[in-house]
Amino acid sequence: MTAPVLETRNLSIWFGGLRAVDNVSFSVARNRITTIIGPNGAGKSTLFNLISGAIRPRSGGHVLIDGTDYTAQPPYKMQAAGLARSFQITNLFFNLSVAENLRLASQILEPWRMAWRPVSASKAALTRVDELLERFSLTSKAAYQAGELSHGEQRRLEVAVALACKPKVLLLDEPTQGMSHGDTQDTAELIKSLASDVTVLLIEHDIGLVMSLSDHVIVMHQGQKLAEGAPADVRNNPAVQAAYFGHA
Ligand SMILES: Nc1ncnc2c1ncn2[C@@H]1O[C@H](COP(=O)(O)OP(=O)(O)OP(=O)(O)O)[C@@H](O)[C@H]1O
Repeated sequence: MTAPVLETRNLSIWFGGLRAVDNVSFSVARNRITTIIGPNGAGKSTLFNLISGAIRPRSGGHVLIDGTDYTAQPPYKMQAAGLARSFQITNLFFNLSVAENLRLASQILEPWRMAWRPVSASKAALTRVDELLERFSLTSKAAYQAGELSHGEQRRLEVAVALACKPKVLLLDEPTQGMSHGDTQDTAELIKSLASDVTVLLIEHDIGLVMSLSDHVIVMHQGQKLAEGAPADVRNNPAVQAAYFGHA
């Protein structure tokens, strides 16, 4: 049997007396969209911080990628292992162009021995930039400064930046936050299309979107995993309804 592309085992972090993430174990299936939901403060972003290496699981547990233990490795090692992440807040170089933001992120695809060559010789990176501009419908905005884009376009660019290094697993923290209804629908379609070549682990608050987009849903509550399963099963789970939807 092949190992899941991403797995957490008893992952935990306590801040003083607060169990922000408490013994959380789950597996993420390859090329599927798995979504983490839960009320504010449930521990979702902290879980992402633990998985991506931004904080160490001082209170215990493990993170495995393709069956290999990467617990407590720094973010650059997690990226080398195939993990990429976009953030809840927009995280771009606003005074650089759209293409430059993508090129910087794609530069990692160049062999190290090419590092001394001029930028124009960065063939792998420049090819990747063109692919991403096209796929994310940003070709006409390539020369714009990232700061000039609409909020929806910035969030889309951020996902493209995270994908630049051709990761195995893409962690997206509320990619539709602050978006208009139209932009949210477009982003949902885009995320769906990504799952053909990358595994997506998502944090999302828009329940309609979660239900239509996800193959698998994990529910967090007070730092613990409350439930997981197919979207309809999770929605009909009385414990989830009581904790998250406010009724049983
Ligand atoms: N560095 C930290 N030090 C102390 N407490 C923290 C730290 N980071 C997070 N917390 C606390 O851990 C709990 C979980 O926070 P977290 O941001 O992971 O929740 P969340 O589910 O992502 O919430 P939201 O949906 O509002 O983003 C919260 O009570 C938060 O205040």
